[in-house]
Amino acid sequence: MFRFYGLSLLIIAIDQISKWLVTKYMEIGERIPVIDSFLLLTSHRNQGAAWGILQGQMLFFYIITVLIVGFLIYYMQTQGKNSRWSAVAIALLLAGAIGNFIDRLFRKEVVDFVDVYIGSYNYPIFNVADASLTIGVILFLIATFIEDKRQKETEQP
Ligand SMILES: CCC[C@@H]1OC(=O)[C@@H](C)C[C@H](C)CCCCC(=O)CCC[C@@H](CC)/C=C/C=C(\COC)CC[C@@H](O)[C@@H](O)C[C@H](O)CNC1=O
Repeated sequence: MFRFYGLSLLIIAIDQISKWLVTKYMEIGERIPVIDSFLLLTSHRNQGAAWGILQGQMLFFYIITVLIVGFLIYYMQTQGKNSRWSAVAIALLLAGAIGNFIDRLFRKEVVDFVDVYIGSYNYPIFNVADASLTIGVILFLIATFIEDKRQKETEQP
């Protein structure tokens, strides 16, 4: 079970190294095309949450993140034991929440750089921590759904 915390640490390391590289080697607003008109590296900062909501509400973000991390660790200790997928989902969510928390603590803003165009729609620029959170949410929903299904099957005679 502790190896899942290792997964979180690995993702946090990747997140922080990628953000460090962006802040060190790119100017804010600088764009580097990776896959033309689909994927670019754009150095961006966000003092809010997804889609830039709640700009500058750092105290709110600290409180919310501590609550989320507390809940996830509790959930890892209880649910994480009996379902590998839940443990992986929690590890991803933990990594994402902590990754952005480190930015909010030391930079007072979050470093974003993954700039994706889906057709003409420009998805909000995000980072490794956001991707980990989003994948973690999806996995968490799937794992919870499968868990419920399995429990119902065992209960029925
Ligand atoms: C991913 C959650 C956002 C992340 O939440 C966090 O840190 C958590 C741990 C703490 C928040 C204060 C609390 C959650 C607020 C809920 C929320 O926001 C609803 C989100 C839904 C979500 C489905 C799960 C959509 C996805 C969006 C985006 C990511 O797409 C991959 C766009 C990211 C860009 O706007 C980028 O500028 C954001 C910047 O990096 C700061 N990131 C955050 O605030």
